[in-house]
Amino acid sequence: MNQPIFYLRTELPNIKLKKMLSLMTEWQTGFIFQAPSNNTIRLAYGALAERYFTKNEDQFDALRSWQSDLKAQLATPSSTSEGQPALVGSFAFNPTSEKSNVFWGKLAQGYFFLPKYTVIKSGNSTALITCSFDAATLEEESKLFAQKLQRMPSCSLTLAEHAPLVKNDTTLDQWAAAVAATTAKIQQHQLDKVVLARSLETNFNDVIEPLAVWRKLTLTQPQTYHILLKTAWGSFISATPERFAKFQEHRFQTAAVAGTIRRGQTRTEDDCLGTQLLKDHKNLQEQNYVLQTISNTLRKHGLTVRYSKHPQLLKNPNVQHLYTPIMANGSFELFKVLHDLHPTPALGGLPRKKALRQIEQVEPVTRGLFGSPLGYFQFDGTGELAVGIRSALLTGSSAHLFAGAGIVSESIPQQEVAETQLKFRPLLHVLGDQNEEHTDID
Ligand SMILES: C=C(O[C@@H]1C=C(C(=O)O)C=C[C@H]1O)C(=O)O
Repeated sequence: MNQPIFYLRTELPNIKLKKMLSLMTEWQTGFIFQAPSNNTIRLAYGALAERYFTKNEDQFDALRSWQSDLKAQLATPSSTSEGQPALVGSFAFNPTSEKSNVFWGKLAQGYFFLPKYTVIKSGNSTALITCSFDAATLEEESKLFAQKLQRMPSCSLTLAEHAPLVKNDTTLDQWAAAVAATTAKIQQHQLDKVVLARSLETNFNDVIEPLAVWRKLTLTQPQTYHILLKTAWGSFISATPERFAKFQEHRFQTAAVAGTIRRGQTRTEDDCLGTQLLKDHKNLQEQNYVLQTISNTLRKHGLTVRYSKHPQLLKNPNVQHLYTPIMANGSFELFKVLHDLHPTPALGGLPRKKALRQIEQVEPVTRGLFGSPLGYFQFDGTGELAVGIRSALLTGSSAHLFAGAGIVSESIPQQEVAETQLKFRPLLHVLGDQNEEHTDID
């Protein structure tokens, strides 16, 4: 399989996003990536080549080697980084998990693909990148795709009117008990922090259109990432506020996001809650574990790390978090850094191995892609990954939503349950839940 890969970049006239989304409904495999406060949207249609990871595989090294093989096959001289194709997809949270992952289908261990077509919409300019094994048909394929895109009806993508969605929260009590047991272990100094997740199954009377969910998330969660990985096995969707990595030569950016409180009803109440979070010992501890672990890992890789001493607030419509952007400079081996960072204590815990063991033992859910780095890698070594939280797996007429919370010695199960309920809300709201519980946490 060492065929040359050709690609062609063309400029397209201004095309409505709605048309781009409508066209993706026709493709079984697709990917959309939009970063917070960034008007660039990357949309990928179809897989020219793909890579499913397997159990126990070193997924970062597997991607490194696959990317390097593909790069050797690229027969088009590289131009600017905007003109390049990229590998898109998601890693898995824990490739060594022994839990049943039937529910995730082939996505369970992570999946990346090289798109057949990529549309990059940035402000008023739109580019199309077409990849092909056949140099002779490349131009024609690109032309046909562009025509099809322009001729798409710009029908609005809506979610079917659902009968009230049915929520199946069968593991709630088990999860609360797991939080209590884990807190006890932390109090006995067996561990410092463990992030425990749970899932909420919701069922509809009609098939859920992932592209309509994605579109609604862009409108209701404007400051987060908006990411969709669409496959034959289901669609993983995330409106995460958390960057895992943005990288280019000699520069690596990440963030420590942990510690959560609700938003206030009024500006004054909201400020008050924010100030409370900034001073709260439990939440500061949760966040500091993340900050210290990430920065130590980056330093271990020879990078010079910079961040401000005090966390800021990262506000989304339902929650606010403690947040420290981290900037690192120097030369580094990308896939080794990613390997050593994942999972950070924002999703795993501390010490990492013990926390992962605890998660494996007590969590009533198989994480699959939840909490994993997902995003894109360009062939010039640049790219961006987010942490796949505030996310769901959409399969047919069901949605499995995921949410976790950091457990430390001062954790109280009811408060952690309330925190996960808040974290379910963005997706529940978009899916049309009329009965969102208004649970408050302080
Ligand atoms: C695990 C999640 O979120 C993570 C845990 C947080 C916390 O414990 O306060 C906050 C942000 C995320 O790093 C989630 O949203 O599911």
